[in-house]
Amino acid sequence: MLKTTNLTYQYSKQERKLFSDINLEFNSGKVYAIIGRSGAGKTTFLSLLAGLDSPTAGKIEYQGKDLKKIGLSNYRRNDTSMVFQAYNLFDYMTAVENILTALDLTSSSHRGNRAFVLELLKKIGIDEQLANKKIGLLSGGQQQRVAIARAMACDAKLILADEPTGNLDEQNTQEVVKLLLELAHKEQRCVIIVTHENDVAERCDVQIELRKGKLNVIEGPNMVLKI
Ligand SMILES: Nc1ncnc2c1ncn2[C@@H]1O[C@H](COP(=O)(O)OP(=O)(O)OP(=O)(O)O)[C@@H](O)[C@H]1O
Repeated sequence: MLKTTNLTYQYSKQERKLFSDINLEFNSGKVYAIIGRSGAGKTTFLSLLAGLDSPTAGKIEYQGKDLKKIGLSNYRRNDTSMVFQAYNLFDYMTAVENILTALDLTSSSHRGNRAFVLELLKKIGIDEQLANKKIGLLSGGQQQRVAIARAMACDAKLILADEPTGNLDEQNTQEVVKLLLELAHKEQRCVIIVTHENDVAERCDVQIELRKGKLNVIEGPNMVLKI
Protein backbone atom coordinates (compact mmCIF):
# COMPACT_ATOMS: atom_id res chain seq x y z
CA MET A 1 0.00 0.00 0.00
CA LEU A 2 2.78 2.39 0.98
CA LYS A 3 6.32 1.90 -0.23
CA THR A 4 9.53 3.81 0.35
CA THR A 5 12.44 3.54 -2.06
CA ASN A 6 15.88 4.77 -1.05
CA LEU A 7 14.20 7.21 1.29
CA THR A 8 16.72 9.71 2.62
CA TYR A 9 16.27 12.79 4.75
CA GLN A 10 18.38 15.58 6.15
CA TYR A 11 17.02 18.81 7.58
CA SER A 12 19.67 20.91 5.89
CA LYS A 13 22.96 20.50 4.05
CA GLN A 14 24.83 21.36 7.25
CA GLU A 15 23.09 18.61 9.21
CA ARG A 16 23.92 14.90 9.07
CA LYS A 17 21.52 12.63 7.20
CA LEU A 18 18.88 11.49 9.67
CA PHE A 19 18.33 8.31 7.67
CA SER A 20 19.30 7.11 4.22
CA ASP A 21 18.27 4.56 1.60
CA ILE A 22 15.30 3.22 3.52
CA ASN A 23 13.39 0.59 1.51
CA LEU A 24 10.20 -0.52 3.18
CA GLU A 25 6.67 -1.64 2.41
CA PHE A 26 3.62 -1.10 4.55
CA ASN A 27 0.56 -3.23 3.85
CA SER A 28 -3.09 -3.03 4.75
CA GLY A 29 -4.36 -5.12 7.66
CA LYS A 30 -1.31 -4.49 9.83
CA VAL A 31 -0.21 -2.17 12.61
CA TYR A 32 3.39 -1.02 12.37
CA ALA A 33 5.30 0.47 15.31
CA ILE A 34 8.22 2.75 14.59
CA ILE A 35 10.56 2.63 17.55
CA GLY A 36 14.00 3.97 18.40
CA ARG A 37 15.85 6.29 20.73
CA SER A 38 14.88 9.89 21.25
CA GLY A 39 16.23 11.88 18.32
CA ALA A 40 16.53 8.83 16.05
CA GLY A 41 14.17 10.48 13.55
CA LYS A 42 10.89 8.64 14.21
CA THR A 43 8.64 11.69 14.01
CA THR A 44 10.46 12.95 10.94
CA PHE A 45 10.03 9.56 9.25
CA LEU A 46 6.31 9.53 10.08
CA SER A 47 5.87 13.07 8.79
CA LEU A 48 7.31 12.00 5.42
CA LEU A 49 4.91 9.03 5.29
CA ALA A 50 2.10 11.43 6.17
CA GLY A 51 2.99 13.77 3.31
CA LEU A 52 3.77 16.64 5.68
CA ASP A 53 7.23 17.02 4.21
CA SER A 54 9.18 15.73 1.18
CA PRO A 55 12.21 13.44 1.23
CA THR A 56 15.68 14.80 0.45
CA ALA A 57 16.20 11.81 -1.87
CA GLY A 58 14.28 8.68 -2.78
CA LYS A 59 10.53 8.40 -3.04
CA ILE A 60 7.34 7.29 -1.35
CA GLU A 61 4.58 5.60 -3.34
CA TYR A 62 0.98 5.15 -2.26
CA GLN A 63 -0.79 2.38 -4.14
CA GLY A 64 1.94 2.49 -6.76
CA LYS A 65 1.83 6.22 -7.31
CA ASP A 66 4.54 8.67 -6.25
CA LEU A 67 3.26 11.07 -3.57
CA LYS A 68 4.69 13.89 -5.66
CA LYS A 69 2.36 12.90 -8.50
CA ILE A 70 -0.66 12.54 -6.21
CA GLY A 71 0.21 15.92 -4.67
CA LEU A 72 0.94 16.08 -0.94
CA SER A 73 -2.22 17.97 -0.03
CA ASN A 74 -4.46 15.63 -2.05
CA TYR A 75 -2.73 12.67 -0.45
CA ARG A 76 -3.18 14.09 3.05
CA ARG A 77 -6.82 14.95 2.46
CA ASN A 78 -7.96 11.77 0.69
CA ASP A 79 -5.71 8.95 1.73
CA THR A 80 -4.41 9.55 5.23
CA SER A 81 -5.72 10.28 8.66
CA MET A 82 -3.44 11.49 11.45
CA VAL A 83 -3.80 10.97 15.19
CA PHE A 84 -1.55 13.29 17.19
CA GLN A 85 -0.41 13.02 20.78
CA ALA A 86 -1.97 16.40 21.47
CA TYR A 87 -5.18 15.10 19.85
CA ASN A 88 -5.54 18.19 17.63
CA LEU A 89 -9.22 18.51 18.41
CA PHE A 90 -11.08 21.81 18.56
CA ASP A 91 -11.69 22.62 22.24
CA TYR A 92 -14.70 24.80 21.55
CA MET A 93 -16.56 22.02 19.75
CA THR A 94 -18.15 18.84 21.04
CA ALA A 95 -16.80 15.41 20.12
CA VAL A 96 -19.53 14.97 17.50
CA GLU A 97 -18.89 18.42 16.01
CA ASN A 98 -15.15 17.70 15.81
CA ILE A 99 -15.74 14.58 13.76
CA LEU A 100 -18.43 16.14 11.57
CA THR A 101 -16.08 19.04 10.84
CA ALA A 102 -13.28 16.64 9.88
CA LEU A 103 -15.67 14.70 7.64
CA ASP A 104 -16.70 17.91 5.89
CA LEU A 105 -13.13 18.28 4.66
CA THR A 106 -13.17 14.87 2.99
CA SER A 107 -15.17 13.28 0.22
CA SER A 108 -16.51 10.66 2.66
CA SER A 109 -20.00 9.31 2.14
CA HIS A 110 -20.63 10.00 5.85
CA ARG A 111 -20.39 13.79 5.57
CA GLY A 112 -23.05 15.45 7.70
CA ASN A 113 -24.23 12.13 9.12
CA ARG A 114 -24.62 12.81 12.85
CA ALA A 115 -26.20 9.42 13.58
CA PHE A 116 -23.22 7.64 12.02
CA VAL A 117 -20.81 9.66 14.17
CA LEU A 118 -22.78 8.99 17.37
CA GLU A 119 -22.83 5.27 16.60
CA LEU A 120 -19.09 5.25 15.96
CA LEU A 121 -18.36 7.09 19.21
CA LYS A 122 -20.61 4.67 21.08
CA LYS A 123 -18.63 1.79 19.63
CA ILE A 124 -15.45 3.09 21.20
CA GLY A 125 -17.01 3.86 24.55
CA ILE A 126 -18.10 7.49 24.20
CA ASP A 127 -21.82 7.62 24.95
CA GLU A 128 -24.18 10.27 23.60
CA GLN A 129 -23.91 12.44 26.70
CA LEU A 130 -20.11 12.57 26.47
CA ALA A 131 -20.26 12.95 22.69
CA ASN A 132 -22.22 16.18 23.13
CA LYS A 133 -19.82 17.71 25.66
CA LYS A 134 -17.18 20.24 24.68
CA ILE A 135 -13.87 18.44 24.09
CA GLY A 136 -12.11 20.33 26.89
CA LEU A 137 -14.41 18.63 29.41
CA LEU A 138 -13.30 15.12 28.43
CA SER A 139 -10.38 13.23 29.98
CA GLY A 140 -7.13 12.61 28.08
CA GLY A 141 -8.11 9.02 27.30
CA GLN A 142 -11.55 10.07 26.11
CA GLN A 143 -10.07 12.78 23.91
CA GLN A 144 -7.63 10.31 22.38
CA ARG A 145 -10.51 7.97 21.63
CA VAL A 146 -12.35 10.82 19.91
CA ALA A 147 -9.22 11.51 17.85
CA ILE A 148 -9.15 7.85 16.83
CA ALA A 149 -12.88 7.89 16.06
CA ARG A 150 -12.19 10.85 13.78
CA ALA A 151 -9.60 8.78 11.94
CA MET A 152 -12.07 5.88 11.78
CA ALA A 153 -14.87 8.08 10.46
CA CYS A 154 -12.84 9.28 7.53
CA ASP A 155 -12.45 6.57 4.90
CA ALA A 156 -8.66 6.92 4.74
CA LYS A 157 -6.99 3.55 4.34
CA LEU A 158 -3.83 4.80 6.01
CA ILE A 159 -3.81 5.89 9.64
CA LEU A 160 -0.70 7.50 11.08
CA ALA A 161 -0.28 8.24 14.75
CA ASP A 162 2.55 9.92 16.64
CA GLU A 163 2.71 8.60 20.21
CA PRO A 164 -1.03 7.86 20.32
CA THR A 165 -0.72 6.57 23.89
CA GLY A 166 1.92 9.08 24.96
CA ASN A 167 0.02 10.59 27.85
CA LEU A 168 -2.51 7.92 28.70
CA ASP A 169 -2.69 5.66 31.74
CA GLU A 170 -2.30 1.90 31.49
CA GLN A 171 -5.98 1.12 30.98
CA ASN A 172 -6.56 3.77 28.32
CA THR A 173 -3.33 2.77 26.61
CA GLN A 174 -4.58 -0.81 26.33
CA GLU A 175 -7.92 0.36 24.94
CA VAL A 176 -6.36 2.66 22.37
CA VAL A 177 -3.98 -0.09 21.20
CA LYS A 178 -6.95 -2.47 20.90
CA LEU A 179 -8.79 0.07 18.75
CA LEU A 180 -5.80 0.56 16.47
CA LEU A 181 -5.38 -3.21 16.09
CA GLU A 182 -9.08 -3.53 15.23
CA LEU A 183 -8.79 -0.82 12.59
CA ALA A 184 -6.10 -2.86 10.89
CA HIS A 185 -7.37 -6.38 11.45
CA LYS A 186 -11.11 -5.83 11.02
CA GLU A 187 -11.21 -2.92 8.58
CA GLN A 188 -8.07 -3.75 6.64
CA ARG A 189 -6.52 -0.35 7.18
CA CYS A 190 -2.80 0.21 7.42
CA VAL A 191 -1.89 1.74 10.78
CA ILE A 192 1.56 3.19 11.43
CA ILE A 193 2.43 4.52 14.86
CA VAL A 194 5.47 6.04 16.51
CA THR A 195 5.88 4.89 20.07
CA HIS A 196 8.54 4.82 22.76
CA GLU A 197 6.57 2.35 24.86
CA ASN A 198 7.87 -1.22 24.52
CA ASP A 199 4.65 -2.90 25.59
CA VAL A 200 2.72 -0.93 22.95
CA ALA A 201 5.26 -1.77 20.23
CA GLU A 202 5.21 -5.44 21.17
CA ARG A 203 1.47 -5.64 20.60
CA CYS A 204 1.83 -4.32 17.03
CA ASP A 205 2.21 -6.69 14.07
CA VAL A 206 5.55 -5.29 12.94
CA GLN A 207 8.17 -3.27 14.78
CA ILE A 208 10.52 -1.06 12.84
CA GLU A 209 13.51 0.19 14.72
CA LEU A 210 15.20 3.33 13.52
CA ARG A 211 18.82 3.28 14.62
CA LYS A 212 21.81 5.24 13.36
CA GLY A 213 20.02 6.16 10.15
CA LYS A 214 19.06 2.59 9.23
CA LEU A 215 16.15 0.33 9.99
CA ASN A 216 15.68 -3.07 11.57
CA VAL A 217 12.36 -4.76 10.91
CA ILE A 218 11.09 -7.14 13.55
CA GLU A 219 8.07 -9.11 12.42
CA GLY A 220 6.56 -11.57 14.83
CA PRO A 221 8.34 -12.79 17.95
CA ASN A 222 12.12 -12.84 17.73
CA MET A 223 12.27 -12.62 13.98
CA VAL A 224 14.68 -9.89 12.96
CA LEU A 225 15.26 -8.97 9.35
CA LYS A 226 18.05 -6.53 8.69
CA ILE A 227 17.55 -4.36 5.66
N1 LIG B 1 12.83 21.34 12.03
C1 LIG B 1 14.01 20.78 12.34
N2 LIG B 1 15.16 21.32 11.91
C2 LIG B 1 16.37 20.75 12.20
N3 LIG B 1 16.50 19.62 12.93
C3 LIG B 1 15.37 19.05 13.40
C4 LIG B 1 14.07 19.59 13.12
N4 LIG B 1 13.14 18.79 13.73
C5 LIG B 1 13.83 17.79 14.33
N5 LIG B 1 15.17 17.95 14.13
C6 LIG B 1 16.23 17.05 14.62
O1 LIG B 1 16.13 15.80 13.93
C7 LIG B 1 16.40 14.74 14.83
C8 LIG B 1 15.22 13.75 14.81
O2 LIG B 1 14.07 14.35 15.34
P1 LIG B 1 12.70 13.53 15.49
O3 LIG B 1 11.74 14.40 16.19
O4 LIG B 1 12.34 12.99 14.16
O5 LIG B 1 13.18 12.32 16.43
P2 LIG B 1 12.34 11.29 17.28
O6 LIG B 1 13.01 9.97 17.08
O7 LIG B 1 10.91 11.38 16.92
O8 LIG B 1 12.60 11.81 18.75
P3 LIG B 1 11.66 11.76 20.07
O9 LIG B 1 11.50 10.30 20.42
O10 LIG B 1 12.50 12.49 21.08
O11 LIG B 1 10.38 12.45 19.73
C9 LIG B 1 16.66 15.35 16.18
O12 LIG B 1 18.05 15.40 16.38
C10 LIG B 1 16.07 16.71 16.08
O13 LIG B 1 16.75 17.62 16.88
